[in-house]
Amino acid sequence: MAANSSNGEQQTPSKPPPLPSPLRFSKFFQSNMRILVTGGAGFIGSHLVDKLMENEKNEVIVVDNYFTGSKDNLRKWIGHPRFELIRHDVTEPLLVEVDQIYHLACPASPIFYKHNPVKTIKTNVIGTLNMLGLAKRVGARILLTSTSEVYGDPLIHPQPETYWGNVNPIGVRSCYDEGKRVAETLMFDYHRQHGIEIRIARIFNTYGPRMNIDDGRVVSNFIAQALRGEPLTVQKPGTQTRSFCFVSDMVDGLIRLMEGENTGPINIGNPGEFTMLELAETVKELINPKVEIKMVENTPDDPRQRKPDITKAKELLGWEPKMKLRDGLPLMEEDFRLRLGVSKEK
Ligand SMILES: NC(=O)c1ccc[n+]([C@@H]2O[C@H](COP(=O)([O-])OP(=O)(O)OC[C@H]3O[C@@H](n4cnc5c(N)ncnc54)[C@H](O)[C@@H]3O)[C@@H](O)[C@H]2O)c1
Ligand SMILES: O=C(O)[C@H]1O[C@H](OP(=O)(O)OP(=O)(O)OC[C@H]2O[C@@H](n3ccc(=O)[nH]c3=O)[C@H](O)[C@@H]2O)[C@H](O)[C@@H](O)[C@@H]1O
Repeated sequence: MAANSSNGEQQTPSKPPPLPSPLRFSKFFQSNMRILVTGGAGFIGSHLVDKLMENEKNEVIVVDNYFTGSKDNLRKWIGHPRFELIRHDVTEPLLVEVDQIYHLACPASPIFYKHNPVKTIKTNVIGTLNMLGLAKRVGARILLTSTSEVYGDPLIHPQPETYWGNVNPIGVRSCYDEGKRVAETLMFDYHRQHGIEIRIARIFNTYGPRMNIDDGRVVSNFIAQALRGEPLTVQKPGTQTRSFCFVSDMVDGLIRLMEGENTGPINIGNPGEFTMLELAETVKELINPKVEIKMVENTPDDPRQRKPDITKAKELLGWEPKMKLRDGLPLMEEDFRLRLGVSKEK
């Protein structure tokens, strides 16, 4: 069936989708769905795996090179008969037999994706190409976790999926932004040229338990700083905005997108918008009123504003986020306290 794109056009591929494995129709086949999650040892990936494993009909295979992820995030599933963990870099081809692919593998925090920009772009381009080749060979449906960074420093606010963005093609963030833009292009070209069933999620800033403590992203930085009694480092000017989505809402949106009939791209994020100074004030108030807020230098090309228009997600997926920032931050605080060994003062 031709899936609908988010802007309502029919994205009719020139070929019908490749056939799924004959085992799908076998009377005695045990699991209903074999699902590959690339980057499944990372923050969002491991929460997605938890949710997929709740369904006893799913078999889950994770591939990860552990650049920013960790086996620890998946420890409760290691050894489970429906779970398999493979150390693998998606820039190399992969041969597995699966029905669905959630393709998340890619460093997401700016300090990590800027660390080795050539590798980041290879991961986005060659990695996505490899996963599309796999999807084509086995007839799997594939979902790409793209990003709100495809909108760059947006000139339209909030950002609808129809906005083509304002991205610096040669800046220090381009390995990630442009990498994801090419990944989206590859997804649509495989869809049109080879009939692959694709889904594209444009994820907006997501936070929650299990983020790396030294990940470098703003929510994890502020919570770790508040718990360590260090100043909260607000990068200048502090008036730049972001919209933060709690990870359980994100996972729910990704699964709805995979299971639904729309190719996307679809924005998945929480439209509640905050300046970085407001975020710092909120973390201070909720976690440690004694800490200072310190203004520090910013990095180039930092987007000045970001807020998803989620009309499509509401209409097409029946999805909207449930967790408010003020309710999500304490859940993340609890996890960070445990990992940092900082107990709550009574
Ligand atoms: N968290 C967010 O706010 C956010 C926002 C927009 C998009 N995304 C996207 O969602 C996905 C997951 O993000 P996250 O926040 O969980 O990040 P993360 O860094 O915690 O997870 C990424 C995972 O991919 C793995 N990985 C990286 N390069 C790889 C490679 N070449 N081969 C195999 N594995 C590799 C890492 O080891 C890690 O486990 C990414 O694709 C990211 O671009 C995240
Ligand atoms: O949602 C998205 O699409 C993208 O969001 C983030 O990128 P970014 O918004 O730059 O994430 P942060 O590093 O958390 O920065 C957010 C804001 O906080 C500021 N910041 C960051 C860290 C800090 O200590 N202090 C601080 O004020 C930054 O200057 C920036 O304005 C993610 O890291 C990307 O993977 C993701 O694709």
